Amino acid sequence: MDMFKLLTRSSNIQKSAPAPKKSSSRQIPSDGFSGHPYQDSENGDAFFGNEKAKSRGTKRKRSGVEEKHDDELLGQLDFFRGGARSPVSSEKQAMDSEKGATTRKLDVQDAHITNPFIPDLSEEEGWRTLKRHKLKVTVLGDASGIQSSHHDEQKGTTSEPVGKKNAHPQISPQPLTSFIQLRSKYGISKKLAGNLDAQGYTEPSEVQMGSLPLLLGTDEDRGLISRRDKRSETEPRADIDLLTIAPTGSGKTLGFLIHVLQGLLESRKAQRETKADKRSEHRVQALIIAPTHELADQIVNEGRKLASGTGIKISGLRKGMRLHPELVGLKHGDTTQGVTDDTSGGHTHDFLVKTDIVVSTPLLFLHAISAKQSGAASLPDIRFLILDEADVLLDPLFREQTLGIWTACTNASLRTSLWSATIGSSIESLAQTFILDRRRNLGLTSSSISQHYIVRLVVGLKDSAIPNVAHRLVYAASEQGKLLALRQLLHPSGAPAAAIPSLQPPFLVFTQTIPRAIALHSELLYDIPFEAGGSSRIAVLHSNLSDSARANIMAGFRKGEIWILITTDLLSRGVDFRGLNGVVNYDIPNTGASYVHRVGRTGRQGREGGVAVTLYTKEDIPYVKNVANVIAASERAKEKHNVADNEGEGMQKWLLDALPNVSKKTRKEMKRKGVESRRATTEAAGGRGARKMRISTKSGYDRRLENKKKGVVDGSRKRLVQEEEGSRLEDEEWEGIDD
Ligand SMILES: Nc1ncnc2c1ncn2[C@@H]1O[C@H](COP(=O)(O)OP(=O)(O)OP(=O)(O)O)[C@@H](O)[C@H]1O
Repeated sequence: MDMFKLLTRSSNIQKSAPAPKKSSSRQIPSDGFSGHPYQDSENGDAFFGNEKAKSRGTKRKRSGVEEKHDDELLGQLDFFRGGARSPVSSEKQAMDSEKGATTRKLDVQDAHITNPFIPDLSEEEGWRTLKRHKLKVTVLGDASGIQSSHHDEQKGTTSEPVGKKNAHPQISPQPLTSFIQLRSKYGISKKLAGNLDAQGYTEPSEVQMGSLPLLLGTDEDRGLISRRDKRSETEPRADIDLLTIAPTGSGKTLGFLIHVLQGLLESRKAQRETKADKRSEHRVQALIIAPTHELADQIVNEGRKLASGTGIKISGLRKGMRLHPELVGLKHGDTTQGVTDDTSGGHTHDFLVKTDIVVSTPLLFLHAISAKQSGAASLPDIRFLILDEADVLLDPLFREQTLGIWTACTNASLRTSLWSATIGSSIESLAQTFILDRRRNLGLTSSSISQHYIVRLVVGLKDSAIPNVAHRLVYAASEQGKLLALRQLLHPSGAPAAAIPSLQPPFLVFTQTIPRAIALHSELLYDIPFEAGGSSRIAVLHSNLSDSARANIMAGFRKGEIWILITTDLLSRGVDFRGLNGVVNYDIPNTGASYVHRVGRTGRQGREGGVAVTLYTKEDIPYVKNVANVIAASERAKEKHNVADNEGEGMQKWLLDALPNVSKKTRKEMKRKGVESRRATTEAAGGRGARKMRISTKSGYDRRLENKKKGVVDGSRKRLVQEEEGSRLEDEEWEGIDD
């Protein structure tokens, strides 16, 4: 596997690209780059410490040599670019990907010649493999018809409990142990298999090991029927709606993309075989909903790489775009013909061109299909609905929109799958109820078409933070304390503070609100030395920025041009920055789940070395136990995994015991609004509390300049007063000490 490919989400590395030299390992700081990117760790000088004059000179007269010096530095600090390649245009990347896919496709075929068949695991081995990888598959809701084999964990044997009905039986799908099986056992398209290989994916991750057999396999492979009850080929497979709960960075995206792409390729093949109307090609048949544009863009990008050369098109919706009713088979109310409303509000809209898969946020999608017609919209062509970060999509903020879209998907054989690192029990039962109600409303009974099951796959410890990240909960007392602590992270060679761990850029900084993110950005704007790129190295990203500004900042951060990105929970979900060294929760997250997702931006795919620093103040104490509990659970998992803890890292027991429990009511309020006083600073500015929580909106540099000026003015004023006082005393006659 080409590790460099795995470290660059959006760059395609050609096979022919020169292998990275050993000495270039510093290109990715967490790959052993022990120094600070702009500070000499030993003497605390700027990275260019001894070169200061030289680099200043560079600015004045940009000689070739000095320019090279700059470029070398940039090369070293290009965290996300990876390998020896420089960033290229997206078209070129797409072309390279096509080429790469074609060359590597042969390798995949070769692999099948030399290793055409990987035998299935026996039922016992299957159970053991699932257990070893901490995969638990359960049938929720109505599990009638499941001839569940029951695994006796103590004895390690499988028996079939006669006459004993388990409400939620655990099943044992045949684990996917190699991607080769995708082709040899599940018959995925050659092109898709080739693209997977070209992207450097060889071994399935745990979530893929469990989910792909459930999504692609026969009922036997899925463990829904015993191997002994082999069904005839013509019998339809059971329909499965899948809930997958797997850690952050575990590869869920690939899991659902492979399933959708293969599903569409199969139906296209069937259409061609039956010589169905060609016009039905490139109708939207799959819908992937994600909570943010950033995540949607990332899914489109990954999807395009996997779909390259297959003829399947995947597109992201943009603001103001419409989906032509014909493209989605859209109908409104009783209207049998989809009617275009391309001038709503006096605006003309861009229509999305032919595509098979649409990726969108819920609101954009609803806008894209909205029309003047009254009556509920229906999208009978959609056969795959993916809810990525499903718990957010079903949270009150997006719930109505998401359920609206889901209701509109009226196809009888719609496959829905929900994916997240955290799906709480209330969201799980909401989804379960909705799935059953929807089927009832559409008149679908399990026997009317085929058997239907709701299956839940849990990977690892449910709703917990990944164990390969070092968690630090740091008490900073006040807002000023937090600012100091953050500056310690930016300038680790300054006055030492034992509690502050070392964290090298690139990292993300999360705040509670947009105004706080903006204010913190202004405060830190000049904290990175000019010689190391200055203010261009630090940026702020939030939902009030335009789409293009957001995309540019994301691209800058991925390329390593931006080192510190201040943001809100907008970036806490799903986005994959492979070289990220850590996360700073400048403001504590509103919920335990939010903590899991924020810190999950680092340590992805089991990468070691990620650090999560959470700063808290006196005002946060009533709420911080939420976070402390998640950290404690992750530490316990670490102990189980025998992962060594560094000194000072983690959650001390005394602190966990000392922190007040958070009541259900407070937890609810906190989830809705965050720390109230922190909101007050922005919404109803004023008051002592508000001042205490304020982040100065002036940059530290400007304030220091101002303070300096003020100091000079005050100083000269003082001197003047002293001089006047002195001359007055000189003028006055000595009168001796009063009795
Ligand atoms: N089988 C695999 N082998 C190696 N790397 C993989 C594999 N599958 C996925 N990855 C890589 O793992 C990283 C994380 O994947 P992905 O973004 O899908 O995680 P996720 O589970 O969706 O995380 P989150 O919950 O944060 O959204 C990506 O960079 C992806 O390319």
